[in-house]
Amino acid sequence: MSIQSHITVPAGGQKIIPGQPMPNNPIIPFIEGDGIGVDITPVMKKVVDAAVAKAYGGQKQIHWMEIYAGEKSTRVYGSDVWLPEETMAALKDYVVSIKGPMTTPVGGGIRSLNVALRQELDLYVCLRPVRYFQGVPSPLKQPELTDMVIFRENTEDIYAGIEWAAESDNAKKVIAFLQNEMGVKKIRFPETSGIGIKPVSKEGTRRLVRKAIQYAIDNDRKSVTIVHKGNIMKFTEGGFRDWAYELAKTEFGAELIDAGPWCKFKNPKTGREIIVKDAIADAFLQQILLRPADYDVVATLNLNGDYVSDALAAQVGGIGIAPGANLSDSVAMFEATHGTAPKYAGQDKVNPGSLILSAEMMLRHMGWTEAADLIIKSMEAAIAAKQVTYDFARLMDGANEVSCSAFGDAMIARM
Ligand SMILES: NC(=O)C1=CN([C@@H]2O[C@H](COP(=O)(O)OP(=O)(O)OC[C@H]3O[C@@H](n4cnc5c(N)ncnc54)[C@H](OP(=O)(O)O)[C@@H]3O)[C@@H](O)[C@H]2O)C=CC1
Ligand SMILES: O=C(O)CCC(=O)C(=O)O
Ligand SMILES: [Mg+2]
Repeated sequence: MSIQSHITVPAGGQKIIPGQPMPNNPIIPFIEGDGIGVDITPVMKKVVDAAVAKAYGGQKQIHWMEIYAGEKSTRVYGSDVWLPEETMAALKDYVVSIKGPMTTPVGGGIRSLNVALRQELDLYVCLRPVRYFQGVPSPLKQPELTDMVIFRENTEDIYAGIEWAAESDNAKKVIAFLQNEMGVKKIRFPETSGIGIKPVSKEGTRRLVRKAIQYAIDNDRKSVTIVHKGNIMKFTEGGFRDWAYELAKTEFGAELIDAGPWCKFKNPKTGREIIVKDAIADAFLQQILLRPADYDVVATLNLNGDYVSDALAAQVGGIGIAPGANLSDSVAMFEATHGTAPKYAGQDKVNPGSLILSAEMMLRHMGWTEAADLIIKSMEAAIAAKQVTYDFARLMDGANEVSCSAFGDAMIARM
């Protein structure tokens, strides 16, 4: 029995076709998201529509198409349908999309739908730019020195979800295999250990690092830092570091600085030097606080990238203002760095800034730079006028705390 379709293709909209000019009326699928998705997604759409209308005088317009995943999908399609096939098909087919956050239970329960989307669509780059907006409260004395772009590998590492619960038959089987066939003697408590596997490949590393270095070239950035824990995980995180350096040399002509392993090459577009260096993840997390100006483009593995994203977001005001994109070679799905913040769901309270800035990245990706510029300008102006949501207001002198939707309106009023 085929499942009934719940997607309505908006009349008057056109599909974006890779390699063809961007239509003036593109259809953009969106997933509302769980928790605060219900608050931030409508505000994001309203702000984007206003920016596009203002920038192009009605000549261009996004045709939003709702597709479903997560809790809303279980209400629309049935109790166990978290990620419908037609949602996956639409994300592939329509090429550019945006999503709200989705809940993942801790411990048991369903595996992350966010991770499933990234893996199934092979969205191997998680791109998270971190920059400071003047006036945003920050724990740093000079938050403007933090200006980094994270390239987080998005399909491998422990996020592959290869793991077995402690005391399960499968965990016992894997432990027995490791002990009996592989000579492993160092599982401290074999009877009660959960087991996880961390795949990291040369191929996966190279395609991610290639994008990071190319980004540094295209955007005239001064360095690319490979962040890893390769001193401890030699063949996964250490492999990532070695393959990254190798790629910098073989594909971009980088040459060793002194005895290495740092290396450098001339940006073919500007003639300026780009340094490729590495940092061990724990040290990196203290360096970004103490010496943020030393870091620029960052290429790292999935779990490190997850930690680094939220830590860096905090330096420039928090995850209320931290955008992102998940990219393959053909599909782009934009989403905020933060999650569903369940305690605030439905209160019209949280900062919609992260999702709005994710949409700003989407507009730039579409070539609609004038609308993207309007979003940046109006967000800067709303923050400068101290019209901010609770997360900024609680740390800002003289702020006027506004709701999630009122922040969107404050932006629109300043376009
Ligand atoms: N891509 C995705 O869909 C993601 C999904 N998740 C999922 O979200 C769920 C909740 O995760 P949790 O660890 O609580 O992390 P969240 O990112 O959802 O929230 C943590 C805290 O961050 C602050 N915050 C988050 N979003 C905003 C916002 N828009 N405006 C202002 N402040 C914000 C709040 O801080 P305060 O309490 O100080 O006000 C909040 O309590 C989990 O199931 C997790 O798996 C998590 C990350 C990404
Ligand atoms: O999938 C999830 O629930 C969490 C994902 C996450 O934290 C992230 O991508 O930053
Ligand atoms: Mg995260």
